[in-house]
Amino acid sequence: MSRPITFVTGNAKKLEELVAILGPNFPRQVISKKIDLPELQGEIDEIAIKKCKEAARQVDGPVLVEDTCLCFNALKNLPGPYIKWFLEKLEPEGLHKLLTGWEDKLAKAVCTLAFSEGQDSEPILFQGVTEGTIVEPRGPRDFGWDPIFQPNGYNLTYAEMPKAEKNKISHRFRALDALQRHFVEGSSK
Ligand SMILES: O=P(O)(O)OP(=O)(O)OP(=O)(O)OC[C@H]1O[C@@H](n2cnc3c(O)ncnc32)[C@H](O)[C@@H]1O
Ligand SMILES: [Mg+2]
Repeated sequence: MSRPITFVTGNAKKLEELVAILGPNFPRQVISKKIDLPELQGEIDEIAIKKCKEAARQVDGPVLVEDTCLCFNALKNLPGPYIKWFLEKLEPEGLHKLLTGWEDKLAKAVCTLAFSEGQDSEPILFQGVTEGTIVEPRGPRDFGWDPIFQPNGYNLTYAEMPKAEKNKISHRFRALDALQRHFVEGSSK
């Protein structure tokens, strides 16, 4: 039997969505551990790889981490990986106002998962992207920038959508879908 995978995150909402999306049929047992891992500056992949290596060192076993970016087209993909700090200071209103000077409100939500079997294994990345537009905040405030992100093809923000609906089209769903395919295909070999 493979050892369980520890999903390392400081964010309870991420964990909640991961559990709902993976469901009961994921071929490996997933447990979680709350550690706020340090995040270095850099490009998305590099941030996820470093975060994953640090998690594998601390857990000393198989780990999964994720890094979520919100990229504004008009701002050449910023705030990107720095979205957490922008959100903390500006709140959803301020994030929306950042784009006042631009007609282009297009944005991408990017979820990058990094998995490693342990300290001696190289992390593998899985990425999911959902495209949408940045709108004035609408809906409940229980998860990050959900109130200002309206995915393409919907009149609702992530925050206004039922959770089950968000979990069918979200950046996190797409990344977890790629992870799931890796494990299901891998386990049938
Ligand atoms: O411990 P980790 O897993 O790093 O959790 P975190 O909260 O620090 O998360 P990130 O470093 O990935 O920063 C992403 C920011 O975007 C927010 N966020 C992540 N996923 C989101 C989603 O699906 N909807 C809205 N906000 C989200 C999250 O609350 C952070 O403020
Ligand atoms: Mg973080």
